[in-house]
Amino acid sequence: MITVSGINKSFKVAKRTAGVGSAFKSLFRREYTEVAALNDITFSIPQGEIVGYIGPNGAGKSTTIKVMSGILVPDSGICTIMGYTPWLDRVKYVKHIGVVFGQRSQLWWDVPVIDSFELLRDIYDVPEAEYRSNVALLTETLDLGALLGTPVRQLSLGQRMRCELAASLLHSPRILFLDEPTIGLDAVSKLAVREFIKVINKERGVTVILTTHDMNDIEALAQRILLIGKGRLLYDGGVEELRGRFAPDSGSVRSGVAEVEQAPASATSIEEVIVQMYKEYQIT
Ligand SMILES: Nc1ncnc2c1ncn2[C@@H]1O[C@H](COP(=O)(O)OP(=O)(O)OP(=O)(O)O)[C@@H](O)[C@H]1O
Repeated sequence: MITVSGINKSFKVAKRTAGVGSAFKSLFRREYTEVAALNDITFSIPQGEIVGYIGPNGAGKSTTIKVMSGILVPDSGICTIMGYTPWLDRVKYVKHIGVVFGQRSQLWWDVPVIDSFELLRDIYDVPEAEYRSNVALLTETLDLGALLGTPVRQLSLGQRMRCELAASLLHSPRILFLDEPTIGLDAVSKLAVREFIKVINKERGVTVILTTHDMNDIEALAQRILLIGKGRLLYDGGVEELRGRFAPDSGSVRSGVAEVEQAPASATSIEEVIVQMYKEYQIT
């Protein structure tokens, strides 16, 4: 369903040094450096899987999601999702995907949530019956009843995130990209969002690609983990396998994906395992 092969993406960033003199100089002669955000990223994801995409700050997670959702064009490589190349077939492709960026809103700030939903219905050309049944289901499962008439700017972060999730699913997408969907949420909202992701995956077969720094999200949801560090994909495998391989008290370092020796994982938290993994790959 999703094939990503040899994707590379660099950003050109203006070099800046501190001081008024150098700011003045840069007015006349700008120097640039290249940041390699993605380096030969390759993986595939079958339909119906929930994949946790993890890595430290600046690793390349959001850049990958942006490429996969058609927002960014890579420098090279192939990405085929449901038969589409996201950045080339954007208009047709976006009807099949939902995207939530935890730090950005797809809702209109000053209007009631339901008005944003109706705008999205028109943008995605969702048939009326499908729209109504989706709004009813999403309102019930995400407990949006009291929020629909409220302007987005008056919502708390957790309330807004629940509305963002609903907004991303109004057109019944087959794939959901979630970039830090639980950022800043309280414990109750986190549980609600996690539960909801599980339900739409199970009942509607929606494929979910989830980036997060909250390892409890990963433990609760992901069947598989992709680890990215400094733009490179370093690990692709199951959560339990990861625990076995990177448990901090396991003694030896097992860096190769091919090695399968299992260490006693005992009660090591997933957080500790991830920290150990970052250390061993030297990506923090
Ligand atoms: N528009 C941009 N212009 C220049 N550099 C960028 C741009 N977007 C991302 N980068 C750089 O690309 C690299 C990867 O960034 P990205 O946002 O994908 O990381 P991330 O893994 O999502 O990080 P975080 O966990 O902090 O959100 C970083 O070095 C970042 O500074």
